[in-house]
Amino acid sequence: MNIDVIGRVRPSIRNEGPCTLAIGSDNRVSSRPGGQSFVFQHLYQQGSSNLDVYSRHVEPMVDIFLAGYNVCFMCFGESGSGKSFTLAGDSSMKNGLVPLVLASLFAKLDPGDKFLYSQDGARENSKVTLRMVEIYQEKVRDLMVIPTTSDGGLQLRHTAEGGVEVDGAIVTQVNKASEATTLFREGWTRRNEEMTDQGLASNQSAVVLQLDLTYVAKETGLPNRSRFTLVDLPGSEKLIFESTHIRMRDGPLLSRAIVAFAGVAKELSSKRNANRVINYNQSVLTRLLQEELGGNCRTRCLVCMKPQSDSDVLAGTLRVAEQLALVNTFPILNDLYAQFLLTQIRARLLKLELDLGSDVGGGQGRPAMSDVKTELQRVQTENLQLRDKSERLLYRLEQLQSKYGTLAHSKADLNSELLSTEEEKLKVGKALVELEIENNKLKEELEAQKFEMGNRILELENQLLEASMRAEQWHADAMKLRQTEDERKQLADEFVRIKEQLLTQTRDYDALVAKNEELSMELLNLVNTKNELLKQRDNMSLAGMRGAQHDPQAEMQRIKAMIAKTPAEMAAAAGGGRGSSRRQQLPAERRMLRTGELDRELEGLRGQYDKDQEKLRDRINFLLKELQDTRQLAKNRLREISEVKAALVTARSDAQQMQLQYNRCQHKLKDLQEEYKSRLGRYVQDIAEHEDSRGGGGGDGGSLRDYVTSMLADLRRAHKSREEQLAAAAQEFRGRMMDTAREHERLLVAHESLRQRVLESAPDVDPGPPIDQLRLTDEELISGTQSELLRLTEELTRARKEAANLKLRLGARPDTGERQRLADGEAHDFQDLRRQIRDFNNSALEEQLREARRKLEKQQRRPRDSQPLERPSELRWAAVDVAAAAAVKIGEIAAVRTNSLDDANKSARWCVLSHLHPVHWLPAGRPILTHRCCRRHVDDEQLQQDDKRQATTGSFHHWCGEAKQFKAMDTGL
Ligand SMILES: Nc1ncnc2c1ncn2[C@@H]1O[C@H](COP(=O)(O)OP(=O)(O)OP(=O)(O)O)[C@@H](O)[C@H]1O
Repeated sequence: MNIDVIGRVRPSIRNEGPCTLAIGSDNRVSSRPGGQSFVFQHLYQQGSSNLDVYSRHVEPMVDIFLAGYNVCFMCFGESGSGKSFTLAGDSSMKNGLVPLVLASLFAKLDPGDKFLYSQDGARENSKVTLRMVEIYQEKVRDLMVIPTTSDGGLQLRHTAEGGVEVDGAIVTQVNKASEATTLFREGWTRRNEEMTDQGLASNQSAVVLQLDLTYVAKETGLPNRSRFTLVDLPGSEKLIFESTHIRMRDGPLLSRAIVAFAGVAKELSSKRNANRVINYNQSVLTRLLQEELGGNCRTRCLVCMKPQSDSDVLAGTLRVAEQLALVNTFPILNDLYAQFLLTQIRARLLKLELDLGSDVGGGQGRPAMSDVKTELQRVQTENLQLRDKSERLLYRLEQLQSKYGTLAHSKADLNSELLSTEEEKLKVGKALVELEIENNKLKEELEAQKFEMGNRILELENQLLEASMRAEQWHADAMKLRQTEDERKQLADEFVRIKEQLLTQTRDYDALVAKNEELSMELLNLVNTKNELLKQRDNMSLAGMRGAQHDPQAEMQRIKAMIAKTPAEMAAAAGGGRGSSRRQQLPAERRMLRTGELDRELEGLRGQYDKDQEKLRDRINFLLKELQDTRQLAKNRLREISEVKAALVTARSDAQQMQLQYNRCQHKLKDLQEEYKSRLGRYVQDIAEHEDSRGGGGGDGGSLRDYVTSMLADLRRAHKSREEQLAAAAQEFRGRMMDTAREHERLLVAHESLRQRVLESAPDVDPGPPIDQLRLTDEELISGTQSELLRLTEELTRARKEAANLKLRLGARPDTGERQRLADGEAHDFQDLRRQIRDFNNSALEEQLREARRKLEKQQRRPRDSQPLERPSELRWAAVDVAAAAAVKIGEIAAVRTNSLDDANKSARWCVLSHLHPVHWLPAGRPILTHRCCRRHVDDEQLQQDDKRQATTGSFHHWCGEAKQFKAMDTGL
């Protein structure tokens, strides 16, 4: 019966991203297109739970176990793929398979859940025992006891009854599922969780849980015994390395269990007959699990996989899974007969071993054999340790040899390092000058900003002045208006007085007219009477009656008196005694005429009065309206003035802050420059001294090399910190500039609205310059980029000059090529730097090839059969780091300076391409260097602008992909 191999892909955790495994519809998982693949019997996808696995593939095993067969469930896969989660669940106590097995086992043994071992009908006297051990570095530790420091580990014992057992491991009888689960959890927490040089110890340890069930089968009345083994295997990631490589790196013990497991699986898969002979003694784990792997056991293996796995690691895991699926096991019912049979066979085997031992021991019998066996074991362990020691020594020897070789070439190395130091110096000098120029530019910008702000402040002060003048003008207007108001009031009073006078006159006039009419009537009567009297007199004179002459005379006298009296009364009625004596004597006709004239005059006066009244009213309305508008305008002006004042205060404080910031930058830069200069001088002096002492007294090349390396590291650190500081300062300054620009824009808007209002309310007042004149012109904006280019060119020239000066100061003369290079200018800068680093890499590559050749020759001379080792020298690491640092620096400078995504992409690409050579000749894992460079780059981008992140990360992946393709094409190099 073959081992069942099922797969499980765990869900993504902690921003791992989606599952990238190539999974076919037939449950085939491939490590890469055309690479190692395997078709699982069943594949649990990401959404599956422990309960799903349990119900489908583990619960049936509990039934088989209860039926009297040995069963085994093992979890296999790389570290972090979910083996522990599957078996034990997680901290949130989501149940793992072990607690589920225990619960189900006891539930099936005791379906009524009444008391222990009530029988389920098929069994009697059931008894469950539990044993749990951990195997780490070939030591077996009992997880049922608290570990002690003096724990020497348990030994395996081969007995005829039980086969291979852990000698001395505590076997605990468990009566309830909860009790068993608690024991399991306690044991699980006792696993070795130490952090070692090779990662967590638990990654390389195996946990074996053995549940033994004994009972009497009711049907036969015979005792039965079965075992359920649950195994958490060590991480499979080590399987991508050669075993010699693992031995070299981890020592002989750490990864032995998983390597032996894979070895036994391979052996078993190729020898499928029952009479096979398998070497289980490769490790403690395979010895302990020999029944489970190739004997009397029904075994199922769950292969756990991460959703995103390294293709090589996955290929290693799938290869073992494929081999396991071909392994045959031979489970039989462990009834009494089978147990007898097995015991007999084991006993025979043991006897054979003993016989063999006694032959070897010269016929000294059993006690001698056990001694020999113990001795053999001891010698084997000693041998193992000695082998380990000798391998380590050999490795150390090789290291030393390579170091000696390196020392022999130390001069060349030192030269190249000095060259790189020179380059570094150049770059640092260049960066320094760049920073200085940037700082100058910032200073200029700040000055310009200050100047602009000063202008703006002046302008605003002018505006304020104008506004206050206008306010004064409005104040004078208001005064005038107040005067006009007073005049209007006086006029209104006058008008009232005239009106009253007019009314009085009108009344007098009316009375006069009435009196006049009355007098006219009386006059008319008198005239009529006179006419009659005259007629009578005429008649009487005609008649000649003398006595009658007296009466008409009297009558005449009376009339005359009346007429004389009438003008006096009229004068009195006119009141004022104004009438002259001449007027008193006016005849009635004339007075009537005068009355008509008066009427007309009065009419005219009335018309005039109405017109005046109308005009006055209009004027008053107009003045009132004007007053209201002026008041409103004054209010608005006051508010705007206070706004402008506030803006001015803010702008001033901004300018002050910028000045402060600028001063701080200046100081920082000065300090850093000083520090750098003094450090550089000190280093160069030290190197010269060391060189002198070496030339004179035969100094130690290695220590000089270390010294130079540490110096370089020091320089790099100092430079990096300086860059970071300045980048932060520049960032802050840029932010401040942006704020000021925003403020400027806001003031412009305020200015424009003020201007519009002034234009609307007082067209004759100067509203200040239009907004367009205050904005930055297009030329100014374009000249930003051009001046940046110009500035970069200047920076480069200055950096070169500075470097040449430095060289001169240090005793080296700039060669003609250098001078030529100085003259070449900006266009050759990047090309030049690239060439230098490429040369540097090439020379390092040549060095590597030379070293490899040397090693090969050495190993050909050596009788050992071990493979030649491919270990890059420390110097090369340093060289790569220098090249990487240079590439990153240039990329960062380009990105920070131009703040352009294109440039960032270009430099990311350059980082990758310029590191292709180092990537080639570095062992697996080292390409992280390139990743790190790009990653840093991407991080910088993130700092600058968040929404660029995605694009830059895309570019990062793109170029890394390109680098990989390049690498694949070039593997024959
Ligand atoms: N099916 C799952 N559902 C949710 N989380 C899971 C699942 N499988 C594993 N994990 C989580 O993945 C992480 C790694 O799992 P786990 O520790 O079980 O891996 P491992 O293979 O046992 O690793 P190691 O060998 O280092 O112990 C843990 O945080 C675990 O909670």
